[in-house]
Formats: sequence, structure tokens, C-alpha cells
Amino acid sequence: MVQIAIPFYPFNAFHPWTLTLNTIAFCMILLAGLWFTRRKLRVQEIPGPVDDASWLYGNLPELLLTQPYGKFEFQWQEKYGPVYRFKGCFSEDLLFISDPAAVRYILNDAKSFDFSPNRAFMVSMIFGKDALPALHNGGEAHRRIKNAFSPAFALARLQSCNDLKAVDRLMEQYLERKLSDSNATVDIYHLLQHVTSDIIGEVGFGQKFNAVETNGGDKVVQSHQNVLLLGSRDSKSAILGESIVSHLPRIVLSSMLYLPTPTVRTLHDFRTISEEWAGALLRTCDSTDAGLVGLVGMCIPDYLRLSSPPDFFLANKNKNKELSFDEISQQASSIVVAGQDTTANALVWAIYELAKWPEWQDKVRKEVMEAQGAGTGSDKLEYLNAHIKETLRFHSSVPITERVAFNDTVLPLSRTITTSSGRVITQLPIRKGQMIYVGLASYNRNPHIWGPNASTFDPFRWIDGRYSSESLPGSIGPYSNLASFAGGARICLGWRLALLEMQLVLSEFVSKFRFSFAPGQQNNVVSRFALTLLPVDVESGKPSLSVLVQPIQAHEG
Ligand code: HEM
Repeated sequence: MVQIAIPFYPFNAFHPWTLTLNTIAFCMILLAGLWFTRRKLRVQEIPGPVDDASWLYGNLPELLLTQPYGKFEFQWQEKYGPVYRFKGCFSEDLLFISDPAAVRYILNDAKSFDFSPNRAFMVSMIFGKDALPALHNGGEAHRRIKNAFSPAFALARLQSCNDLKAVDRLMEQYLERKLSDSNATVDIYHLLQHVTSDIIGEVGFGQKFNAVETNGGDKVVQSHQNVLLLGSRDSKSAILGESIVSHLPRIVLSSMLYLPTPTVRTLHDFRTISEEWAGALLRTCDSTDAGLVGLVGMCIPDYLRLSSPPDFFLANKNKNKELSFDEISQQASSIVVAGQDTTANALVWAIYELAKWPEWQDKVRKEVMEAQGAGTGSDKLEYLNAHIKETLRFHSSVPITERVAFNDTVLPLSRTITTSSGRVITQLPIRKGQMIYVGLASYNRNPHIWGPNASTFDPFRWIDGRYSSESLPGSIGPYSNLASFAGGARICLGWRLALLEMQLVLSEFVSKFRFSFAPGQQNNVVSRFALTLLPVDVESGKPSLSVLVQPIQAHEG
């Protein structure tokens, strides 16, 4: 055999043994490499702020209870990127995701991701099993009901709704009354809660809730407010309670409804009042000659039909049959709850930012007043709409939504993740049952999307051409690539109404009043996450936003 000498190589390279050993070693390295890259990633390998988490509460108190909201969440995003692991109660590994590609995938793959079955069940205990948030978002019933209700909140229909103007007038009267019987300080938070209750009543159901006029509204409004309070996780024990409840078997959950606790009493009252209210609404539909009014007529055009009508609906039995009585009536309360507080708080933060930036407020006012003179529609107002977009971005009314994976799947990523073992991954495998917090607020503050000043309130970002559809990473939600209204099958039903309300209320407010803070007053307000993003008075710990309000003189603008 010919011997070939290879410098620094101790063996004969072509000896059969050497060749065999080399081949085996090579295959083992190859297999090890393959195993290392292909092996299923364990969620524990995703880095995140888990080391300091308490076993009992995990990172949830930092995430959910910190004031101002987001103090930790936005820091974690900066440190770990838009995908990280954090701890829930009892040290459960949870994922926090605000990566654009992953969020888009989660929201749009309705078959693989939705609320956890227990959460949906709890929602059904509150609103009924046919309410949209209680139905599986990939299911036939959810799609059918959503399709039927969506046109009621379409822009053209909302713009033609004269009742919105009536709410305008009420608002103005309320502020004028307030200003005449007190000094110029007004708690704008409570006013806007009432205004948005009245608007959703008028627009959605042709109902007068009279919340502005009576400073609180009737028992329907009150019971909706009470049920909203139940949902706010405002203490460690509430977080723990919710976590335990979310793991209980259905039978135990249902039997909890018979416990003699104040929470259960509030729920019962809410269900009784809502059912009476929705039933009465539907009855009015039948008793008027003008055809369907109330829920069906005002909110849902003719094509909303009933498949199993109670007696009083028999008059309409020839209409196409698409929705049952329960399917219509159970949306009523869930729409009020989903649409009122969210919009109220978006508006409160919009006023907060106007009061904080007086020169910017003057610009918005000038534009609105000139447009009112010229009869220009709100959609054309650059400054006003920039203010609304920036408010929705910076103060996301719904900062987080939760999803659970219904099967093993793989999430696309916009940016790679380096795992704790040093592996770089371009896709994120998700196991069935994994709980995910989708960071809508974090997405809206992601510097890779919104630039280095993502953490600054800067409405000019919407005016100076910094963003075009090309510069933004594909659409997540329905509006300006913001995640504020979510997307996919669970996209917010009332996002157009919310925008219209914001345009209407803000135009009316800035053209009639000037908002400002007394010295030091703005530092007394922090944000808190309680279902939606609330302004909270630092001293009292209660939701409120006190601002100085001064009427605008006729010659100003
Ligand atoms: C600024 C105001 C609003 C914001 C930021 C907002 C945000 C959202 C978000 C993020 C979701 C998805 C929740 C999730 O997937 O967990 C949602 C769902 C929903 N929103 Fe809104 N919303 C607003 C106003 C409204 C209004 C005015 C209505 C009235 C019609 C409304 C009705 C609903 C309903 C019924 C759902 C449930 C949809 C479903 O489960 O398919 N929202 N909203």
C-alpha cells in the first residue's frame, strides 16, 4: 500500500481503520449537530425575566399591577426582544410575544390559537354562551354572528346616525353646567365614561341610557359598570384567584355560581338586568309599525334574521333566518362592555395628552375650527387624526390579550431569538397548551417598528412621512398598522365606531374648550391596567383625570 505522509497528522489517513473511525466520528458529529438544531425547543430555553420571579405569583404582579403600566413590560422588551418567557402563578412558564410576524400569525390562525376554554367558559357565565367573546373564534357560530353584526358598525352607517350629534350636545351642556357650578377643574374620566355609555346606547341599540344627564345612568349602565369592575385584576390575590379559577374543571366552575359571595351576586344581577333589557329591546322591534327598531333596527339592518323567533317575532318570520333570539340578545351586553370602557379610556388619554402639550392642542383646535367653518369631514383632519393614532399607539386601551395553543405549531419570527443554550432560531415551535400573552401595547411601542423614539408621545410621526405602508411590517390590525384593535377573527367589532367617537368627541371638545393641568396636576396621574388602561389618581388610587377646562372665546381658534 502506498503511504502518504500528511504533516502533523499522526495516523495514516488512508488506512482502513483510520477511514472507518473518521467516518464514524464524522457521522456522529453530523448527527449531534442535526439533533442539536432539530431537537424540539423547550420553552424553558427562551430567555426572560424569570430568575427574580416569585413561585406563587410569578412575574404577574410586575406585569399587571405596576403603575405606571408597562414599567417592567417595556423594559423586558428592550432587554429580551419581542419574544420572552415569563412566569405565571405557581411558576408556570408563559410566553410574552409582540414580534410582528408572530402576533399576526397568532391572531390570524384561529384554529390553533384562541382564548383558553376555561376563559371562554367564564365569559359565557357572564354574557351567555352565544356572546362573541365566549365563542371559539374559528367556529361557524362566531363567524356567522360577527358577519351579521359587522355592517351595523360600518362607517357609512355610523356617519348617517344622527343620534351621535345628540350626544354631542349633551356633552357640551354637561361641561357648561359643570363649569358654572364649580371651579374650572373637571374630572374628565367620569364624564367620558358617561358620554361613551350614551353613545353606545344610542348607536348600538337606539336606547337612551341618560348617563351624562343623570351623572351615572340607569340600572343597565350601572350593572355593566359593576361587571367591568369584577374583571380588573387589581391585587395579588385577584391574580392568584384568577389563575386558580382558570385551571379548575368546568363542573367546579359552574357550581361556583351558587356560592353566596358578593361577586356571584353582582353576576346574577348583571345577568338578570341584561336579559330583561335585551328582551325588552327585541320586543320593541315587533311593536312598532316602522319595522325593526332598537337592537335590530338601529344596530342591525334588515338582513339580521331570526331562526327561532319567540311569539312576538312571528311578524318577521318571513325574513331570512340566520340568528337565534339568544344569539342576538346576548351580544347586547357584551357589546356595551367591550365598547364603552375601551373608548372612554382612549378618549381620556387623548385629553390627557392635549392638556400636556398646549401648543399642539392649539394646532389641533385651529385645524378643527377651520374645518367646521368649511364643512370638512373629520377624516381629512391631519392633526386630529395624528393625535388619535398616537393616543391609540402610546396608550393602548387593551394592552394585552391572551391566547392558548390548541395544537403543536410553529410561529414565524421577524427577528431571530438566541436561546439560553446559545442556539439561534428563526422560527418558534409552540407546544399544544402553551399559554401566550400577546403584547398589543408592547407591539405599539416596539422601536423596530416605530423607530428609536417609540417610547415618546410624538403625533408628528404620523404627519412627517416617517411611516408609509412599505416601512411598516405588514398589517396587524385594521387601522394604521396599530395592534390596538387586535386582528384576525377576533378583530374588534366596533373599531370604526371607536374612531368615529374619538373624532367626534375630540372635535367638539377642542373647538369649545381648552384643557390644561394646574401646576403639578399631571404628575398626580398614572396609568393602571384593569381590563383597560385607566388613569388613576396617585393619592386616592381611584380612576380619575382632573383637568382645568376653560371655554374658548368666539374670536379664538
Ligand atoms: C378605542 C376603543 C376600542 C379598543 C382599543 C378596542 C380593542 C379591542 C380589542 C383589542 C379586541 C380583541 C380582544 C381580544 O382578542 O382579546 C376587541 C374585541 C371586541 N371589541 Fe373592541 N375596542 C374598542 C372599542 C369597541 C367598540 C366601540 C365596540 C362596540 C361595538 C367594541 C366591541 C368589541 C367586541 C364585541 C369585541 C369581541 C370580538 C370577538 O370576540 O370576536 N369595541 N376590541
